[in-house]
Amino acid sequence: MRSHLIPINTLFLVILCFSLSSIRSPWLFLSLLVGFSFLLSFFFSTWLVAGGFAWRRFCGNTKTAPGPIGWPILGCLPIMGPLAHRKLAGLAETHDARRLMAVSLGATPVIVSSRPDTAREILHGPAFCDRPVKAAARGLMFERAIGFAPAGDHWRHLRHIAATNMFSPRKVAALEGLRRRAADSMVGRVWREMEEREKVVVREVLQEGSLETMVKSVFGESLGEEDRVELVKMVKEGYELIGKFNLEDYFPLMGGLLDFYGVGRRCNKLGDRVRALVGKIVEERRVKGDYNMQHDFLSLMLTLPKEESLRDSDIIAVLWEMIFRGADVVAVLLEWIMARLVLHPNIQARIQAELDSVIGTRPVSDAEIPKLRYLQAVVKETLRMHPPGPLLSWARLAVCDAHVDKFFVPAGTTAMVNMWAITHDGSIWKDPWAFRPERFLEEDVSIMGSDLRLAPFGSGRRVCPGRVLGLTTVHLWLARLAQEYIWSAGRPVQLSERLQLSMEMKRPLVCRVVRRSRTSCEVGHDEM
Ligand code: HEM
Repeated sequence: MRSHLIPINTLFLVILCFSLSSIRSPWLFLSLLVGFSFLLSFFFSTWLVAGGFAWRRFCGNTKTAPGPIGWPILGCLPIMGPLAHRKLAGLAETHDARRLMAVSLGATPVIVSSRPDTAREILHGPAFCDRPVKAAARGLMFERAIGFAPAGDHWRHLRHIAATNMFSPRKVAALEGLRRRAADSMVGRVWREMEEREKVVVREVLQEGSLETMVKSVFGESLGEEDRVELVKMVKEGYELIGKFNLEDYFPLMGGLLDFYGVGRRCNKLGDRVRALVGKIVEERRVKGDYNMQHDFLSLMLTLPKEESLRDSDIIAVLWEMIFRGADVVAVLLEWIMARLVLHPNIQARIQAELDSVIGTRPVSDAEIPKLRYLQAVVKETLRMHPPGPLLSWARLAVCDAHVDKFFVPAGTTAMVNMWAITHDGSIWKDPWAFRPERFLEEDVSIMGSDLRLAPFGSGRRVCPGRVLGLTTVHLWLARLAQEYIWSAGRPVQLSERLQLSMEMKRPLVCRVVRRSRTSCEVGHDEM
């Protein structure tokens, strides 16, 4: 890469000579020439290195990954936009750097893996167990919750509590009634929308169903209406803020000076409101003390054995994170699945035929999902084509110097896995651009993190702890929505993407439905 310096420097020197030729004094001319060429060499040698500006200190003595030079100072930031996963995949292709690519995002050195084996090195590597914390995440208290806590004792303790108390198969099963009532409620709302507006904006139905269910899973069904409404409002505001671009995240040494849109400030304010409201709910529940026999996360937290118990501020952070993280991603994934059902009526009909033959007219239950092989294949194929976290949602951070694929990775580097690039790689998947759920009937690929060809929930020690809950919910709700209605497009379906907190459909899905046949379940419309 440094070989580029010579021709480019020469070119600039020639241009300089022309512009300086108007100067009459030869000594002044010479000293200006030397000065300028020194400055230019310095400028270019800090920029024209593989990976760009942020990699300038590491090139030369060590072997670093190939990658684009990008812009001076800003690196590849200006070209990222809302389709960063696609941009990064394109750059990796151009620079023959799919195994590992070095990129600069502002002053932050970044590596990106677009191959399963280097992805495994990152996701399972002890050096990459932390996460880079963005200003918004800090303001919203996520640093004390599971997602962004540094990989020390506190984080391990939280993961243990989550695994044994919130996401164990027994606890997930205990919340089935809640999920089923939410499904009834969504089925009812879909019909009402059809009657009143002659169309269904699927995202509105799914987001509300998912958010309400998560709030009730976390705080129980006895939560007051006023608190519930306020919480939902705050979650929505948080989604808006966390998806905003904040220059400060890429120039950490500049502190809050670069927060032009006030994202950090607004997150801090929202964080204060969350602390006040959730703190009040925790305190009220403690005073009431009616948490025995309840399965909501708050009751579980308050009944932890003394040696495992958490401070109130940590309980608040964890509960808030669960609602925030759990609700969005389930709704996003289901919207993509429904879009696929509308675009491929034959696939929709096959799911419905399977439901009819395996379940009949009863509303489906969690226990019956393993029998629905085709429905599960459709969910997997959607996760492959439209992974909600195409860059695995939250990146990893190198806590010490490390090597990936024999390339040097300095401490402080942000490490990303481009799962979208892996799941669209023609050397890994046959016909990667075709939506073909049958591929998962032909080969059973695990999506839980052991097979890095398709790991939409991540892998390694920081793998998604909510993956069983998330998948159980998606399977159940998809089955109910497909049991009840035949779905068709209310306006042309566009599969364009937008990467916010998750990768969602850029243009919300609008459908029309007709009832398939009355099932034996009477839908309880107002139960939620
Ligand atoms: C379809 C559903 C879901 C998808 C696709 C998904 C995806 C992901 C991904 C890609 C990661 C990063 C993993 C890594 O770095 O290796 C993650 C982490 C996480 N997810 Fe999920 N997730 C889903 C559902 C949920 C649910 C329902 C919850 C909670 C209620 C949840 C809570 C979390 C948390 C707390 C982390 C951070 C784990 C850590 O850093 O230790 N997720 N998720």
